[in-house]
Amino acid sequence: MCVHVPCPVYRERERETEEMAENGEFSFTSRARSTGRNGLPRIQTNNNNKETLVCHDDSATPIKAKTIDELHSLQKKRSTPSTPIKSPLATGTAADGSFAVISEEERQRQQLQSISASLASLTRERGPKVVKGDPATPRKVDGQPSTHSFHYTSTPTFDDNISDSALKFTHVLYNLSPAELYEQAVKYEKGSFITSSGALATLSGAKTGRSPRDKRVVKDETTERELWWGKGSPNIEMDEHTFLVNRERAVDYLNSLDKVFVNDQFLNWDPEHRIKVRIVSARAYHSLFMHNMCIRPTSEELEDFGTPDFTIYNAGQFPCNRYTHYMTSSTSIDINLARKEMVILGTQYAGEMKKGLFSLMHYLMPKRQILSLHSGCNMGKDGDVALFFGLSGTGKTTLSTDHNRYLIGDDEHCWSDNGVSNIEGGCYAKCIDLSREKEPDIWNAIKFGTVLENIVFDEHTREVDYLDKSVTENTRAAYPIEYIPNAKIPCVGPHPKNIILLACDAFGVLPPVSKLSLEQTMYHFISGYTALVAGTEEGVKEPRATFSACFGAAFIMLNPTKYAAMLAEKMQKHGATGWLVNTGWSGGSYGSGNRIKLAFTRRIIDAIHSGTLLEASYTKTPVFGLEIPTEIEGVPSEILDPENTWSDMKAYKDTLLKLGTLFKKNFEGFVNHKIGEDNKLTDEILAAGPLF
Ligand SMILES: Nc1ncnc2c1ncn2[C@@H]1O[C@H](COP(=O)(O)OP(=O)(O)OP(=O)(O)O)[C@@H](O)[C@H]1O
Ligand SMILES: O=C([O-])CC(=O)C(=O)O
Ligand SMILES: [Ca+2]
Ligand SMILES: [Mn+2]
Repeated sequence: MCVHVPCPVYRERERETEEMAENGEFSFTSRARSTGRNGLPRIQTNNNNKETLVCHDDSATPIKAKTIDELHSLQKKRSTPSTPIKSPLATGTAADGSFAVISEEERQRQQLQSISASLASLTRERGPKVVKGDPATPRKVDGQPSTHSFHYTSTPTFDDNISDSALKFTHVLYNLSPAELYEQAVKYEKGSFITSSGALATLSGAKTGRSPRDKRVVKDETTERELWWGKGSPNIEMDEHTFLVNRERAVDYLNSLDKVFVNDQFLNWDPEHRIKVRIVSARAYHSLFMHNMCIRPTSEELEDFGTPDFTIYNAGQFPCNRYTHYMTSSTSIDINLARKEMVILGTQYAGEMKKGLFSLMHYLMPKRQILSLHSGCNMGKDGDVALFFGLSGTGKTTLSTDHNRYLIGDDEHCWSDNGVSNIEGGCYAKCIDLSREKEPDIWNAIKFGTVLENIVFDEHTREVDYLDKSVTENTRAAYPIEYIPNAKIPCVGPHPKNIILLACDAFGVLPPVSKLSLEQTMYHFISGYTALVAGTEEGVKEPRATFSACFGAAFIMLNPTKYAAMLAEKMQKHGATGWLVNTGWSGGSYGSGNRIKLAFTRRIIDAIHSGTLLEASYTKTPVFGLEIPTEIEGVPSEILDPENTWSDMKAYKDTLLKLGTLFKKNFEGFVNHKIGEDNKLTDEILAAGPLF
């Protein structure tokens, strides 16, 4: 430290600081380095050596950089160099059949060729010219291809003014790290901020939820035969040509940008049935969201990635053309199973990518006799696995995230002959009204790396207000699953023991918990009931019943009875028990009753996991014929039968019948479908519904 008083430069600065202090603008430095004017003694040295009159640079080691640019270049070292890899694609396959070793340069070339092919127009013969790296970062000229600057075609001249698509380069930001994506988002995307806990706050634009009425699937000879079409189906048809029109629109849009983000990742933790996906997007927000939500490849896995099994083109900022056939709004989310592609136009809501891939899995997995499920999943210390089914907002994420159990996943799973596996690498939690006390693990997961969508924060402290619905009620946090301390990695487990169906019944007539027979489980699985109140709409007082087959009709591809038959077979084979848990209202409908306390629901779930609820004594309810326990530890017994909690008995009975009628009416759509080999199971399932 340079503390010698006689240093002239120092003296000069000291005077300035003091002057500033006198102007009342700055005082800390002047007080700390007081000259005695305000009473504090000056630091004295007794060294009168002539040399000390010069203020030395006190660094012992010589400076390595001569310019600021050089200094900055010292700050970043190249990522761990990848080792030469084996590739069956390399031309020089040895005569003995062993794979040739390819250079890092060759591997990079192949990778860029693959990305270039993804981004190619289907009608033009050439291009795009793809180059890796941020256009804003000066390129190295030492000829060293680093992962962040390697050109596929000839060396380009970088000129921001060139926008002609035939001349410009498409800059690719490939599998960036969360830190790099934060920088991109904060620098270039309006509405991106770092919150006080380190999460990245983002805005998804005009759409803050999915757009199921704009989700289209290409109908060709195969899909016409295989998929579920018509009433109740989520698959809105479009033809191949229209898909190509939208694909071209998306690809042209993406290639017109300064840069695009490319994520190469995996779906499904079951190594035998892993799917390789590529996501091309325009926003760092989208890239970080998918980084968190899909399975993140290791660097070796990435080197061997090759051609993806499925590609998403997310051009969400750009609308579809309303003159295009089939288009009914500015938004279109289009899936083409034959081409293994999905195109997003006119919505930036990131959940479209997540659930679009889920739809894909609902097609691919049943073809391999694997059941795909909209469910959460966790496992006890003894290896007992539970699945949590339920529509949006019913508690899959909240209840599968349990400090006493291992989290396998919160939303999308596969059930194969090997057991269960998570499809994803992350969780997507609702955050409205989130509190540290009630959901500590989710709260703590909202840290550096987590994407926080559409939340409101204090402009100065960046403290998030989870109660604030100003942007939307559907505020969300997307984080890697390992942010939950007791996540089970790899996210796989044995066959489930308990199948928990969650319904948030805002009518308040379903019991907090009922034990189900296999037929009842199937009946409620096919019905897929929940009733919520539209929290944001003015004047909506009546609960609105929703029936969504398999607790996820928006994502299934085949007729619901196909999934139901597989579930029945698996539950029977592995002896799983079905439960119906109402996470909604008690003591009256929305407006007069209250939502069942999360703490009580957790005790109910604990009793299911521990096996004590299976041993409890039961009574049967009228209308729905549900078996309800008389006692559960930690839960007031009087709430177990909803009849006890309503003060107006007539209102209770009317509401119960009203809900029973809605169930019956919904099930009419399924009575003509056979479930399983013969009609026996179908008849039994029909008889397991409400009787009155
Ligand atoms: N008794 C209860 N049981 C479960 N959740 C409750 C209960 N009371 C209130 N909640 C709240 O309900 C919400 C449940 O949302 P959650 O994120 O678990 O939905 P989800 O089923 O995972 O939906 P999605 O498929 O949309 O992600 C949470 O905000 C939770 O705090
Ligand atoms: O996909 C989404 O937007 C959120 C979700 O998990 C669901 O709705 O099931
Ligand atoms: Ca969830
Ligand atoms: Mn979901």
